[in-house]
Amino acid sequence: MSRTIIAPSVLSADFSKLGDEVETIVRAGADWIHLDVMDGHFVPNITFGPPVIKAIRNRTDKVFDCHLMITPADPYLAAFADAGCDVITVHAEAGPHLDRSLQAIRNLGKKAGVSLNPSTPESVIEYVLDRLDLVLLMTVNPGFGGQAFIPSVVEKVKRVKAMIGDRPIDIEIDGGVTPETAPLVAAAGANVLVAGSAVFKGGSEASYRANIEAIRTASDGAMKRAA
Ligand SMILES: O=C(CO)[C@@H](O)[C@H](O)COP(=O)(O)O
Repeated sequence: MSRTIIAPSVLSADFSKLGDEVETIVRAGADWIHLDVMDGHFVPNITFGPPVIKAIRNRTDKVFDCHLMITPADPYLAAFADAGCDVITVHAEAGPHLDRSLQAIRNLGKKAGVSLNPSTPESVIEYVLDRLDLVLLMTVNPGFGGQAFIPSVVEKVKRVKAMIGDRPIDIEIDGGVTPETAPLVAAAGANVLVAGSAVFKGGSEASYRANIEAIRTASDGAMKRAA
């Protein structure tokens, strides 16, 4: 059984020392680094873009998992690839040509992801499954850290898992992930968990390590029981 991939969202990190926070979270056990890019248009919040990602790229070799909450996304895909993102995820709701966006990401040599808001049906990915490396299911409405997990998405995880079949596509969950909610989505089929506030609480390497371990233990246990 492969263990859960834990991807801390730096949205909850201390931005005044972002590079140091990335190094600390890696030492504490992070598998991937999740980068939430928000434009104040697709979502009601603004974060950072390619220059900031490029500035922290040399702090770790871990996968940079870039979640674009921007519209339009296509004009900026090359900039995020150049900045060092390994996985680039666009929202299905953010543009009219999902197939084109996914092709563009793969043509840049990057892994292609699609994200679905909690209210978006999984049927939107039916005809792009062969262009996908990752499906990111939002368990909060995107825009902010620290929101409550939306439980109805657990059934969507199961349906997406069934749609994917034996394709090598990761199922990632984002929003309200804690040691209490992680087992629900892991048992349903998710293998990548994004967590911001539940990982960065405590503000020290020791607390980050304990926080990551608590989520991993809970999700790995659930994955094993479901296998
Ligand atoms: O994309 C987003 C929010 O839009 C997330 O990545 C959040 O940053 C997750 O934060 P927590 O819910 O884990 O605090």
